[in-house]
Amino acid sequence: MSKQSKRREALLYHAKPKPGKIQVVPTKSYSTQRDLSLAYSPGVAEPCLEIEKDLKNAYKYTNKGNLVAVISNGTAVLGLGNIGPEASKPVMEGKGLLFKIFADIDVFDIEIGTEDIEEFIATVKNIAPTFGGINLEDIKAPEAFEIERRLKEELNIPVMHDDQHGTAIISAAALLNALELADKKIEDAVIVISGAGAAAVSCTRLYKSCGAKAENIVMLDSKGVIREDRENLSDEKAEFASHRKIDTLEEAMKDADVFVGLSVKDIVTPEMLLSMKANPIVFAMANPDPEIEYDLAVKTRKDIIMATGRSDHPNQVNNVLGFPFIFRGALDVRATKINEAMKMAAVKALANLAKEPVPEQVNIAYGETKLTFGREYIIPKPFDPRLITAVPPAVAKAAMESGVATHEITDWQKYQDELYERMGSDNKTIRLLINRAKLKPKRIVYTEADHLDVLKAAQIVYEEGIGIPVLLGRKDVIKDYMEQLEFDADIEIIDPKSDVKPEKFDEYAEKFWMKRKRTGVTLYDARKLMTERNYFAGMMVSEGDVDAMISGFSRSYPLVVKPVFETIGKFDGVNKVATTNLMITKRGPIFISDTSLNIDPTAKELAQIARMTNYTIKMFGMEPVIAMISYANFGSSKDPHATKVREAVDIIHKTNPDMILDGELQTDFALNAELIKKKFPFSKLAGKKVNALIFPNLDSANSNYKLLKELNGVESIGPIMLGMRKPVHILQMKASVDEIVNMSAVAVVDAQQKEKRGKL
Ligand SMILES: NC(=O)C1=CN([C@@H]2O[C@H](COP(=O)(O)OP(=O)(O)OC[C@H]3O[C@@H](n4cnc5c(N)ncnc54)[C@H](OP(=O)(O)O)[C@@H]3O)[C@@H](O)[C@H]2O)C=CC1
Ligand SMILES: CC(=O)C(=O)O
Ligand SMILES: [Mg+2]
Repeated sequence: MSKQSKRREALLYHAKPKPGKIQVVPTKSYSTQRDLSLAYSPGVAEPCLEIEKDLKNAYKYTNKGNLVAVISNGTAVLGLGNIGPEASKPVMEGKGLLFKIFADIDVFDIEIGTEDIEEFIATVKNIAPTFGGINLEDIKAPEAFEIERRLKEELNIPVMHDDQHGTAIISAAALLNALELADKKIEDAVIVISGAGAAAVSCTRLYKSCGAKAENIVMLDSKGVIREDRENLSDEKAEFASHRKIDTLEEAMKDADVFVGLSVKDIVTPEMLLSMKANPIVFAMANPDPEIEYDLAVKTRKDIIMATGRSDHPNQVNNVLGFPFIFRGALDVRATKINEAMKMAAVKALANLAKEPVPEQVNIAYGETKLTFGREYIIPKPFDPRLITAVPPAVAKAAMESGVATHEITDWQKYQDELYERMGSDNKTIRLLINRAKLKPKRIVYTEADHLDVLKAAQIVYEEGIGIPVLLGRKDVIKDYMEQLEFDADIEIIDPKSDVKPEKFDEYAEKFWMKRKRTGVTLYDARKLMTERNYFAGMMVSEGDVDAMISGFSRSYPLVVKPVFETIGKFDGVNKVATTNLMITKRGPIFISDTSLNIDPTAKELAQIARMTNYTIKMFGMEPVIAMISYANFGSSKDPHATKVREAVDIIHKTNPDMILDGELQTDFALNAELIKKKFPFSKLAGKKVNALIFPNLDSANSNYKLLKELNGVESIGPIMLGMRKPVHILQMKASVDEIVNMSAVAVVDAQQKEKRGKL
């Protein structure tokens, strides 16, 4: 994309559909007169009086505990300089967006129209009662130092100048990891710092706390090297003045191990890079344009470990990785400060996380095949979902241990769960499922293991201990991919098509023939079918040589369903199998049935679908609460469509009186526990939170689950097969790696349940 079109795209993004990037959203109901009398006068007086009695109650009755002010006066906006408060607002709104999406913290961005230190401090102090924390942003040095120092001293909520400490924490974590990869010690490293402003001074202080030696550091500002013999140095610059008799960046870079840029764009040349020691570490962090372009730097030195502040290259060393998570931890223990111990805890948490295996969703988010700790991955990526449970607890613990917390966390597991919860309930349901699978992993045959994404999923399943994969497909392709993915494990690989027949080939063919010989199948046909992967895998499951089967990645549903019906078959007493989809909605998990198979089920078949869904919900460790959906409510229509659903409900009420199921109901009633209670107090669902919707036919079930997926971006697990004799699960074509992993966990849990199951 050209510079011009990038510019246009950025402007359009900010202008449309609404100007700006954040808005205020009410968190309480406001639709009735009663709601309003609670939200505002007279009800609102009650919390006011409670807070007057004890100021701590502000955390109980208002959003103070989760509200951060992002405050700037626009004097050092990114690397754009002093562009004024109004012009800084897009950056401050951007910080607000990042606080929200990464740590669920609400933000008011506040741009203050003064460059006077005292006026600025007075303004922040006067508005501080509103907030749980203050994030100072893009205020130029040296004013930034005095402003932060005073506000920290005079306020009892955490105050952090992000450009100083956020940047210091992230870059220190990245530096420690880069030094480890370059096999260098921080004590010996010769470090050049370009810039002597807010970010540079604070970063350098933290590097010293991590072990860097003052005599090995050279700092430069706009006038050149800050030498001891230079006159009129500010206190901060004097702190880093060098004894070396050099003046220019060019001289400083010679034989340096590390370059850290927190200054302006394009001041580093290829020649300077070439003059550095072997395995140079270069963090060109000026925004939006670095001190040297990423591509030019990596072209110049093959042995470089290169990072920028930008998201469009590997190794983004940017304070976005810090401020959301540092404030999350500080707010959750109501810390009065963000101190050195908390900062160091964040450095270690970030540095360590980069060395852990990377979740697939991070690879997908960044279009990578396999991120692993190394020169192009020295620091976690901002979209890594583990950050929320890695950094805030470390920061909160450090706050408690160093005595600045005013609220104690005692149950750390519960705190971790709450952090997950903040990021949406989707993680929770899937996590529960995966944890269940891990309790007793089962053998899963992947029929299309010669597809990269299937193999990637099998690798995750294996490495996470969710299941034990058996891989079906072309052996050479699978082995090639395994090497690419560094999937180094002793895994069974079977190719039913190969000339050398797999061990059980003849036995499976014989057994299949015995099953199907009265349906026109000959032994010759059976042998031919066994070369087809879905027949072979089906027989593996049927004969108990594996516990479950995952297929359908590259073939249409009917092409997979036929072989599995013929080999595995249905569970005793089941006339027709069906499918359900688990939708991970904001309201919580909801099962929708039958999404894929029965076009127009009879009342009896509908009852069976409900029973099978009931069984599956229990398999997920949830209590089923099922609504039978129609366009009518409890007999309001005598039309045969509504009558069919009513008949299905009658059947269940007779055969399975313990099931919490009722209908027929319209979807909006079904999803509103209070409404059912009010209008239909006799119903089994009155006051209950429905977690399954059985639709009257395939049209409605299928359209509804797809509508949820497409319009609301709701994640879906499924279609999950209901009523098969043994666990077999068919993916949607081209399912994502995460979807395959989730379906594998379903298959394992299904196998665990089928082991001990009596009847549906
Ligand atoms: N990647 C990240 O996460 C972050 C990146 N940054 C980037 O760091 C830069 C500085 O930000 P910040 O510290 O807040 O701003 P400040 O205004 O506080 O500091 C800017 C510093 O850069 C120095 N400088 C200007 N021109 C040159 C030059 N040609 N050579 C060497 N130094 C020079 C200035 O020197 P003098 O003192 O003489 O004026 C000053 O010390 C910005 O580009 C910003 O985007 C900042 C925070 C986070
Ligand atoms: C990232 C950031 O805060 C800056 O460049 O100023
Ligand atoms: Mg900034």
